[in-house]
Amino acid sequence: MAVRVKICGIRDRIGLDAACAAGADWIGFVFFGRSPRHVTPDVAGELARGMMSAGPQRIGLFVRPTDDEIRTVLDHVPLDGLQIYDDGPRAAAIRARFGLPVWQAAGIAAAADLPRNCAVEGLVIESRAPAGSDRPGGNAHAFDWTLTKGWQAPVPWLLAGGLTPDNVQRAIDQSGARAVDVSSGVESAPGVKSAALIHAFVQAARGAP
Ligand SMILES: O=C(O)c1ccccc1N[C@@H]1O[C@H](COP(=O)(O)O)[C@@H](O)[C@H]1O
Repeated sequence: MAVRVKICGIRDRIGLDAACAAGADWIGFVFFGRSPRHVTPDVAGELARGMMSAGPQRIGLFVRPTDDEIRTVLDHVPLDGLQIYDDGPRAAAIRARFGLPVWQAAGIAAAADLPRNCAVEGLVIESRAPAGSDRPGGNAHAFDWTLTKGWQAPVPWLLAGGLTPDNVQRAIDQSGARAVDVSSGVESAPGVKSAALIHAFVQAARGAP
């Protein structure tokens, strides 16, 4: 089966239309105020409601959110899943509370960091944030992709962190990932998605020349 692709940090029609046209499997909206990709529930809601039902699934990204924050977003934005930066028990509680599939993000620096069990639907395996960053992801920072090669993943997972059109095929080969997630690597400036880079990334991930 083709490698599946998530384009994260969608904030406008240019990025959304490019991700849909390229055949992305998921798009992500970032509801974290310290991200250059932060989007308001109103804007995300308008974008999400304009999407075709056959298009990518819509994932909402939250960093240590309260239930009220998630509820406010869900009141405005039709989402198909939640990407959560928090610990395992909290991610499982969010899944139970809102009844949506949850992907828990895990920052990896060594093989010992790879989760052995999981109470949610998926994992986003990405590099641990570099020192000095004020956000746990979206840092254009890669980790050693060979760490995941022999890992027995407890649930389906996505590879993320520092992926670009130029390195994504090598990252897939080295990691064994069957799904990838990108934000910075398809932007012309922080928070500004490039239609050409989105197209190139999806093509490269799927093995097209
Ligand atoms: O994109 C962000 O700004 C962001 C902010 C806070 C947490 C996660 C964020 N993005 C996620 O980080 C990874 C990798 O991003 P990048 O390609 O290295 O920029 C990916 O899962 C994004 O969804």
